[in-house]
Amino acid sequence: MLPIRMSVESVRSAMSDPRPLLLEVEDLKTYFYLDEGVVRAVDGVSFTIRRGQTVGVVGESGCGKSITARSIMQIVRPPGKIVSGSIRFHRVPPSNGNPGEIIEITKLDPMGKPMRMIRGGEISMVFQEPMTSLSPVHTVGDQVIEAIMLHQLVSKEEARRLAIHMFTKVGMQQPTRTVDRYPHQLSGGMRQRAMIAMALSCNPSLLIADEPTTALDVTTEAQILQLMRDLQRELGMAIMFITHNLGVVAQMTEAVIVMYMGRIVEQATVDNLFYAPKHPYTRLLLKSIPKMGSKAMGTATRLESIRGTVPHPYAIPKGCPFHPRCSDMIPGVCDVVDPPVVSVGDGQMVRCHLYASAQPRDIIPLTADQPTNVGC
Ligand SMILES: Nc1ncnc2c1ncn2[C@@H]1O[C@H](COP(=O)(O)OP(=O)(O)OP(=O)(O)O)[C@@H](O)[C@H]1O
Repeated sequence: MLPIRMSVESVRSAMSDPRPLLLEVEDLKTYFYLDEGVVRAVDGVSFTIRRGQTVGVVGESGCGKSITARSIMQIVRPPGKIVSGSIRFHRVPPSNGNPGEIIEITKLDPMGKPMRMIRGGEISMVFQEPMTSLSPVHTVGDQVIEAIMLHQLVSKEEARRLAIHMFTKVGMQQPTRTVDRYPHQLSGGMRQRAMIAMALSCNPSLLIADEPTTALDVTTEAQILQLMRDLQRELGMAIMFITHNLGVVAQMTEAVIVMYMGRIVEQATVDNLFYAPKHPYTRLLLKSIPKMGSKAMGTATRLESIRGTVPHPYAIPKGCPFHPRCSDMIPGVCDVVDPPVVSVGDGQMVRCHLYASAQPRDIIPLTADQPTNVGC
């Protein structure tokens, strides 16, 4: 396992948040190499997650949320691959007093044993559609039992007992019977509970939830969100919560990452995101959700949509990729120069020329055509 230095950002945020670091993603780039061209699905993404923290990742479809998550799990399929950057996982120290290790995930063989032990053990993932990760030919119980036996030294009987215990925890009706059902015999909400049971069966320190409630009706969604909050409180894991639903972000997260075209355009606490959003894209995202008591809740006012569409991934606009859709666009700057990432205080980071007089963030090495400070 590789010992790794702490980044400047990690040191800085360690001073303000006492919780130990769990995951440090730095300048991560994951590209897809297609005949038509290169899709920069994740293009220089940096962020951290602390033990027990819930971090939301938001942005329009195709902005790179899932590929960021898949990169952390090392499950990006060809023609996609991690091109550069690092993903450092700070293994939670064992209770025997030994120090925890720091593991550079990008250096591990995706199919090798160390990565397989992390994946599904210390870091697990819940997907939008459980059928994509649950096998249709095995009972849900057998699948949870298999996951438990892969990561823990227990007998099959003990694993079955643990599986039933997890099914009870996730609110499965008749858990001793449900373990012997096949996925197609369960409702969507029950399948999602089974997947959460499987993901949490090995007590992960990080749960990545990729749109876990998008396919569910609102009542079931509310139940699953409540369940995840309860389980997090009880088990203390961190959650990386991917969603396009800002209402879910407000309910579930402490910190938020806003992505646009493979990059993070803003990072903030959930309060700052809602009450002091900085990036024009974040502000437009917020305007596209209804507010309690506003006319938009009724029929009188239409919610604002973000003008234009996300550019084609093979034709990323020069300068700031958001400039063709931005009403604050500064001609000659935003359409020419890639904006730097700047700190606007209180841990809030924004990648926008409007804030270029603020402190450039020192974690991201900017390339020659990305000056650290551009006057507006
Ligand atoms: N297998 C693939 N082959 C080629 N391009 C891909 C592949 N998977 C993802 N991409 C591209 O990578 C980019 C990021 O995709 P990603 O799935 O991470 O977006 P997302 O933000 O999670 O979107 P959604 O909210 O729709 O799930 C998109 O441009 C997408 O088209």
